[in-house]
Parts: sequence; structure tokens; C-alpha cells
Amino acid sequence: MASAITKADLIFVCVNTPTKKSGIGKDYACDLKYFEAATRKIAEVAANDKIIVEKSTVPCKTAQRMREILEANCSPGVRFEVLSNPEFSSEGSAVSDLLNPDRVLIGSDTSAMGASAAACLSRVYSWVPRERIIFMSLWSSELSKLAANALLAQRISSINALSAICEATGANINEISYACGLDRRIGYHMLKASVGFGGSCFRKDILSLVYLAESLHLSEVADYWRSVVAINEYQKCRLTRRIIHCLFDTLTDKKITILGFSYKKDTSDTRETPAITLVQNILAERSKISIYDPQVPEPQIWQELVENGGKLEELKNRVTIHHDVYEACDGSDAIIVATEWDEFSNKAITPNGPSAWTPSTILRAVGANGNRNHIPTSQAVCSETAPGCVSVPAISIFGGCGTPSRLPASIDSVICRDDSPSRSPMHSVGSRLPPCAPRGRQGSLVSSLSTGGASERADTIAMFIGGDGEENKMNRLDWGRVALGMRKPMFVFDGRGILDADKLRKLGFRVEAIGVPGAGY
Ligand SMILES: NC(=O)c1ccc[n+]([C@@H]2O[C@H](COP(=O)([O-])OP(=O)(O)OC[C@H]3O[C@@H](n4cnc5c(N)ncnc54)[C@H](O)[C@@H]3O)[C@@H](O)[C@H]2O)c1
Ligand SMILES: O=c1ccn([C@@H]2O[C@H](COP(=O)(O)OP(=O)(O)O[C@H]3O[C@H](CO)[C@@H](O)[C@H](O)[C@H]3O)[C@@H](O)[C@H]2O)c(=O)[nH]1
Repeated sequence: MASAITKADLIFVCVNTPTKKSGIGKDYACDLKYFEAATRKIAEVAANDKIIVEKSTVPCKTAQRMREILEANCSPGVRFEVLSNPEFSSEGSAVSDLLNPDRVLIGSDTSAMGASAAACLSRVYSWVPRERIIFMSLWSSELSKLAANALLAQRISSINALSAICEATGANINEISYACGLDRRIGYHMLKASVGFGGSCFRKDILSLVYLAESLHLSEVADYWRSVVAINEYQKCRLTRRIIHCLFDTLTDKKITILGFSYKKDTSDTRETPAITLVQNILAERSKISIYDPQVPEPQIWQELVENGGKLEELKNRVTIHHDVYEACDGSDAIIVATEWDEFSNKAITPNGPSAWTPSTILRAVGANGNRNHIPTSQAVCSETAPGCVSVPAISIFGGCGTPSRLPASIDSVICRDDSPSRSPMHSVGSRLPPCAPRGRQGSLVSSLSTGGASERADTIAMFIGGDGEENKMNRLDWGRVALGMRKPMFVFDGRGILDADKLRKLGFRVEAIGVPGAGY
């Protein structure tokens, strides 16, 4: 690490910033110990000027603290410029998010030095169209990240709150999501009702925002954001109540199978996964649980359950982790789909998988040009270099940020560079910031949809709420085979909206889905 720091002109700090587990701010504030440790290490080792890029998600004003630590501990004559460059990629799609980001935020100090450093960092993103690189103040950039996650999670909590009303009234949440998503002021992303959101970011970042609001004595603001997390907890518990009710008000000694343990598909990450709450709630009813996940290793599942309050011996008496999905389902009273893995779905395949909810799905379904929103990365600009400047600085990356294993060629070459720079990255770059272009991407979804006729739109709705009958070619679960081994009546609880309930009912299953009226209605 010391040698990487020495060689680098520009250092990305992407260490973990989890929620504090003890002390003041426990369960809300970000634990910045890893961030401070990385900062101190850089200060200790750096022998020449460096640009430090705050990549981790941190509370507003962390850059100022970072600068104080750096300045108090650096070698004489060494200067640092701290930038904020929050990461917006999602797990499971990190490489495509990196290659084609909606925006890259660069927050800097307003000084000439800050502007130079920001310009230097912008050149690292050589493949990103210029207008998507947004320059702003350090504090705005830091807060934008927490704000974006809070707003995204708020949408999921909003749709999940509505899903409870749907179950109680007979409305269908998929139709509500579809209808609302067509309003371009609302849009279709993050409107899929589910058993609740998980992952290492949403809960942590909203709680960090709550703590920030409380520190600023803004208790109403804190309460508002806290309610987004509260609805998520409610949603996770609501499903358990429905399961108990459907299974004749007792789960004692029944076998319940949980399909999927990761917090979403295409990742083995289990941090804050809703499956943990499901296991806890169902175990409290004295039932037996079988778990199957295509990617999460068995020890990781035990570790999550123990870290979340379970005792290993007791857990092992009642929980079995399977490597074969049919064994997991065999003899089961009910199956709960907790993760939207494609292999569990019996819906029609779309280009992005059976449960996809994307503009290309909609455009394809209505016969419009599915590539309309695609902006070719080959047209990326941002290659101008001020006279006498370093075109790309030597870079070090500390920590994770879901760092993809395959990086764009320009980044690869930057990381592998092995010369030892004696120059200052701040001196050698131009001091003028590139102009701040208008932000935002104009989606053409709604206008494209309006070109389709009524029958095309009906097909689209069918695709969202039930599939179009096209059979899959993937290695997907054979629900007919599952049915042969289950106890009767056979229940399936779709926590992710990935199942075609009608097809399953033909096999004899009783199907309950989030936001769709069922036996309890
Ligand atoms: N996971 C994501 O998809 C994602 C997306 C956007 C932003 N973020 C943010 O990025 C940050 C990292 O998240 P993550 O999920 O990659 O975390 P992670 O826990 O998976 O990875 C963090 C890494 O940092 C290393 N580390 C800790 N202290 C260190 C130190 N002092 N020096 C060097 N390395 C150190 C750890 O060993 C670990 O490998 C967080 O602030 C998170 O909120 C994550
Ligand atoms: O309509 C939706 C969309 C997502 N989810 C769930 O929400 C959680 C988070 O999903 P997603 O946002 O896709 O994954 P993350 O990898 O957690 O990414 C979020 O958190 C990252 C870390 O801060 C940010 O960089 C990303 O922009 C932000 O989307 C998962 O449990 C999903 O199953 C839903 O229930 N309904």
C-alpha cells in the first residue's frame, strides 16, 4: 500500500463506511474509522503532492475532516487537494454502470487548485461524454450521493406501502407501477414492489442522512427519512404475517423453503438482505427452514444469521442450507422467493432476464426502437489536455466500491503505470474547469409508447404482469418437478414479482404475491 501511495498522483479512497455499531450515533451514523485510517496512511507515506478522491459514501463535510487529518500529518512541503467523486454504480451491473454512467459528479474546493484537481480527475473519465461530468462544490457532491440513495429507497418504500393497500383492496401493484411509471415525471425505475430493499447502501445511507438531520436539530426532517426505513421493516414483516395466515395460522414444525439469500440477483452480497428477517421471523414460529441460493456460499449464510442474533447450534437444529434446489423444496409446505434470481422465474424471457423492468423491454414490447436511449460510448469526448499537462495521472485505489474486475482500457493503463512521478499533479494540470454542461438525459419512453396501438399496449402490460407464454431456454427451475415433492396444499410466496402465478396455479400451486390480492383478501 505504501508503494502504491508513493507512485500515485491521484488516489481513490473507496473503503467501507458502515453504520456505527456502538457509541454516539450507534445504528445511525457512519463509522468513519476505515476512512480515517486510510487518510492517515496516505498522509504518513506521501512524499509529494497528491489529489485525494473521496469515493466512499460519506456524510456531508467529510472532505473537510479529511483535509485536516492530511494537513496535520503530512511531510513538510507536501500538499493535498481533496475531491469528492461519489460512486453511483449498483452491484450486479457495476461494469456497465462504470462504462455508461448517468453522471459523474466531481466536487471540489472553489480555489484554483481545487479546480485544477477537478479537471485532472475529469480526464480519468475519458470514455464519459463531457456533458455527463458535473462539477460542483464538495459539500453538494457529498450530499448528492446520500440524497440519491434516499430518494431511490423512498420510491421502493412508497410502492411497497401501496402494495399493502393493493392486497387489501383488490388492486394489483404491478398495474399501479406500470400506470405510474408511464408518467414521465415519475418514471419506471425503482418502482418494483418487493419483500423490501436490502444491500449495504440504502439503509446505511438513509440512516446517515437521518443522523445528519438530527445533528443539525432538524427532527422533522430526520423523522421523514426514518419512515422510509420503517416502511421497509414493515414490508419484510408483512410477508411473514401473510405466510402464517395462509398456512392455517401455524408454522410449527412445517418446512418452509427460502429460494434466494442475496439481497438481489446477480450478486452474492448478503448485507442487509431481507432474507435474514424472513429467517428470523419464521424461526420464531418454530418451523424448519431450507435455504437455497445459486451464488451465496453456505458459511456466509451461517455468518449472516449469527451476526444478526442467531445462535449457531440452535440455527443448525432448524435451518438447512442446500446446494440442490430440488432437495431444498422437497417435502416443503411453502416456498418463498426472496431473491429475483432468473433461475427461479417462470416468466417469459426478456433481453435483460425474465423479471426485467427496463425501457428496452417496454420499447421492444411496443415495437419501437429499443436502442433509442443508447448513447454510444465510442463517441465519448473529454480528451482535451491543457498544454504541459499530464493527460492521465497515476492512480491508486484503496477499498472496494464494488470495484469491477474488468476496467476500461484507459483505466487499466492508468493503474498499471509504474513510473515514479516527482511532479505535482496540481501544478501540472490546467487550472480552468471545463464548462458545466446541462445535465440529465432525455428519455424517449413515453413518446415511443404513444406510437403503439391499444393492442400493443395490452401486450406490454401482459409482459409485466404475467409473461407472454414464450418458454425459456435457460437453466431455470422446473416448477412441475418441485410440485411433485411438496406437501399439499402447496404454497408459493413470490416476494419479488418474478413468477407467472397463472402458470403455477395450473400446476396446483397456491400463489401469493406482494401487492396482489390472495387468500387473505
Ligand atoms: N457496494 C457498492 O455497490 C457501492 C456502490 C456505491 C458506493 N459504495 C460505497 O463505497 C464504499 C465501499 O463499499 P463496498 O461495498 O465496496 O465495501 P467493501 O466492504 O466491500 O470493501 C471495502 C474494502 O476496503 C478495504 N479497506 C478497509 N479499510 C482500509 C484501509 N484503511 N486501507 C485500505 N483498504 C481498506 C476493506 O478491506 C475492503 O476490501 C462505501 O462507502 C459504500 O457506501 C458502494
Ligand atoms: O424497484 C426496485 C428496485 C430495487 N429493489 C431492491 O432494492 C435493493 C437495492 O437495489 P439496487 O439499487 O439495484 O442495488 P444497490 O447495489 O444497492 O445500488 C444502490 O446503492 C448503491 C450504493 O450506494 C448506489 O451506488 C446505487 O446507485 C443504488 O442503486 C435490492 O434489494 C433490490 O432488490 C426493489 O425492491 N425494487
